[in-house]
Amino acid sequence: MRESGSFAPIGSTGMSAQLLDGKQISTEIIGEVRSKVDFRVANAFRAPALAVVLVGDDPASAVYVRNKKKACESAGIRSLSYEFPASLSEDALLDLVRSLNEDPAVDGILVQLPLPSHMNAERVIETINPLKDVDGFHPYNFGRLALKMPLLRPCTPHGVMVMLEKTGVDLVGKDAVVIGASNIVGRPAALELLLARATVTICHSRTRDLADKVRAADVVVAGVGIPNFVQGDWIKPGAIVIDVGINRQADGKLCGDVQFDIARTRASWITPVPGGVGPMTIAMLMRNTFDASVNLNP
Ligand SMILES: Nc1nc(=O)c2c([nH]1)NC[C@@H]1CN(c3ccc(C(=O)N[C@@H](CCC(=O)O)C(=O)O)cc3)C=[N+]21
Repeated sequence: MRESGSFAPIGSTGMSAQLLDGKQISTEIIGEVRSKVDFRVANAFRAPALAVVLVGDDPASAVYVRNKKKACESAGIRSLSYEFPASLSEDALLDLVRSLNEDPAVDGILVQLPLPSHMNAERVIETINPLKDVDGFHPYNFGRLALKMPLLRPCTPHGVMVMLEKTGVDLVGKDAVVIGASNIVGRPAALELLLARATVTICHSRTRDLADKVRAADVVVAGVGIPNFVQGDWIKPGAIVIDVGINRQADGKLCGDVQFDIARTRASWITPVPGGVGPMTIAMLMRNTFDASVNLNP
């Protein structure tokens, strides 16, 4: 019998969601990429090479760049880094991108976002050779995903889909709600879910009755960048919750967009932050870099 004072919180199902361990899944995937790289290298191909371009000193970008370099080492991918002060001109950046496009020793090009405000990010992305666009941000790759013929898929939404696969739950006909309509998370995540034949609702800052839409969802993907934006008691019992937010709190700790402690008492599966979608993004980047190297050097 329960002792007094230990009752489950109101609204709790008495259950606790299973955790989707992005760190572990990403380690497995990076190991798979490593085996494929080793096989190609054993067959006289050079190792895949990823060029990472960082302009300015966004602290979040610096963490990402560091984690990417570590992942490249584990995957057997050569990583080339280009770092510039925020004062770099857009023309100089475009010239670098064009020279990386031409360089036969480079398979993947990643220009870290956000770029300084004096630059036009769309123009920079459109200058990247779509076959080297390992972020999947070029309109060519985005369009291919929209047309059900994906080539290089945006890493974060692709990582979300791999995590959803790990649940073993069939997404066909499920009601999925994506919160956030950004070019790098919400929109491509919605296209991925549609490709998996879910029924998709995309919510954004002008959406009315967001809580009701979330309450109806079998799958919730949150990418808004605001801590606790998705209240735990909105989650339908048994739903799958994927938290794409990575927010740094005043105490330096990371948290997602979802009120995790309550959501986990209702969800069937949930991703933690950190250790959820973030590491998956990096694993998918390694996969894209390998795939780009195969496409370019068949
Ligand atoms: N062109 C471009 N492509 C990107 O994919 C891109 C970008 N620009 N700019 C910045 C954002 C951010 N981003 C992250 C990816 C992984 C983690 C990650 O691995 N996070 C770990 C730990 C982070 C930590 O310890 O601080 C985690 O969530 O567990 C974080 C952030 C990719 N981005």
